[in-house]
Amino acid sequence: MEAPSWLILSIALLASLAFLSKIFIHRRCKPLKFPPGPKPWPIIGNLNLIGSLPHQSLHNLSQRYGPLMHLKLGSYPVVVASSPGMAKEFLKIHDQIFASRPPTAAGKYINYNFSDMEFAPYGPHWRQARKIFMNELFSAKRIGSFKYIRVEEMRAFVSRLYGLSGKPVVLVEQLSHLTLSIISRMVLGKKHFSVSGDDRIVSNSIVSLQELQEIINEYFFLNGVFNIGDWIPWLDFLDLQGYVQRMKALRKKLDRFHDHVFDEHKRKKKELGNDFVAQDMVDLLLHLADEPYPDVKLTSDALRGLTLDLIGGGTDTSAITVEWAISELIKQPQLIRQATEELDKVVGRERWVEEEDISQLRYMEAIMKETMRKHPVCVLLPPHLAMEDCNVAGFDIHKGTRVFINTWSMGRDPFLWEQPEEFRPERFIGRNIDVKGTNLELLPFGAGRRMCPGYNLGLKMIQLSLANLLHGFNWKMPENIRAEDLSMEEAFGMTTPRKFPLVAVMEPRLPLHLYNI
Ligand code: HEM
Repeated sequence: MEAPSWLILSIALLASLAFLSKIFIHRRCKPLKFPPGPKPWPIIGNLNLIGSLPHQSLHNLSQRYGPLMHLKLGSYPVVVASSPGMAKEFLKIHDQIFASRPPTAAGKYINYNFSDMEFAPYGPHWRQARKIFMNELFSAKRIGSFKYIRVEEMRAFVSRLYGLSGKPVVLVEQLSHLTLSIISRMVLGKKHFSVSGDDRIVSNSIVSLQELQEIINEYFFLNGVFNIGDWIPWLDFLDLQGYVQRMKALRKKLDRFHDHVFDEHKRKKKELGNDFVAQDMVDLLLHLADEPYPDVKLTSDALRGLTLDLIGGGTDTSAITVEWAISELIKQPQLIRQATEELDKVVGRERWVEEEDISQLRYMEAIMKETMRKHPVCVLLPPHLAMEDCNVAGFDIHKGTRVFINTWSMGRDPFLWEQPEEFRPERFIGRNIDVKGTNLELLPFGAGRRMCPGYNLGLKMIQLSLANLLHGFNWKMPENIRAEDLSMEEAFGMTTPRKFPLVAVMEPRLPLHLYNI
């Protein structure tokens, strides 16, 4: 016999009520517990609390709400970790759950639709990219095989600086020229840019050094911006700040550069046929793209995205760190004296510092760590994304929450560092704190699954250039500026450079024949 429809309807109604009350009772019995944080406004959430230097705004808020803080930025929940203990929760204990990245306009437009590694969501493409970086591009053997490039470019660098001695020099421009030259040769096989006034102009170059530097600066800026459309998606189409338009314009320039580089590499590969041997990282990527059974096919976008990771990751980061180091040292000449005493003892005055000397330069290492503590390149680690609901330190974190780790804040925590505002390399002497993600209080390269894959190369470039700058030159401020007046203001972006580039004057301190190459 068929049940009357009123009976079916009543049963369905009762079942729904039972289901809803179960949720209600469950929620009431076990209410969700979010980390403390400011009350959000409708639509904008807490965006009104984020100033032009977001890491500093978040640091100030964390002083009030604690080392794990919950905010709403636009439409999305955000948590901010500002202590080593909380960083450990996200980067070590629950590493896998937080190993993804949120989608952003920068990932879409200038990082080849998330086909690079840095912006790629956690998944098969990212895993394959990571494997390629760790096993192929950054193996100790591969990095070692490019040592001759670092040596040649370092010599050219000190020689260029010697030519500028006695004059005020914008240091970061020279440092970027050095790092870009090293990375371009390792990744692209040659520099692919021309330098005005340089008689060793690279044949067949497509951009000038200045244009390439401008492209990289714009790339870093746009990757780091707080784009409103990323946080309030229904406003995305308005592009209120004009950033998406700038990203599209930059993408055209990047495409032109990549077309040139890849066409040249493919032509060479075809010409050489079976005799082809990979000479640079783009060669290696092209070779891997031809593998018959890859885990995930390396598309043309992936090749471009990964190449961009290599060029972007390797240039600005090291140049900015060394510029901060010299800015701090020039304010305290006694620290420079201590560093040069060590250099004279270990290296002597008859040659330049080599990579093999680095392990003996303890004070130099301490200067680098102290710079990374006070001026981490990534003041906020690039955002991580929760892929599942998770309980962190007793608090509920929902799937889809964005996670920021505030390394700048940790570097200024008086419970971790005595007088943190002071630049004191000595604090690292005799303390076993490394920068490779073991000690969570110092995280210049991040930690866990998404940790920087290029840290080894980054460390070599920073230590070698810093050591040679101090070994080869005496440093002072230009005549009309006092070191104590040197501004230490920051500019925000994907990396955090000085707001006002350092201008300094150098004089050679080694025998003059060493500067001529
Ligand atoms: C001073 C030098 C460098 C610093 C301070 C630095 C810092 C960082 C940081 C903080 C991260 C993010 C970690 C996280 O999300 O938890 C990162 C990721 C990354 N870095 Fe570096 N880096 C440096 C050099 C390099 C170099 C030389 C390369 C390559 C040539 C590179 C390529 C990358 C890439 C591809 C990622 C993304 C990794 C991923 O999302 O899986 N970096 N880096």
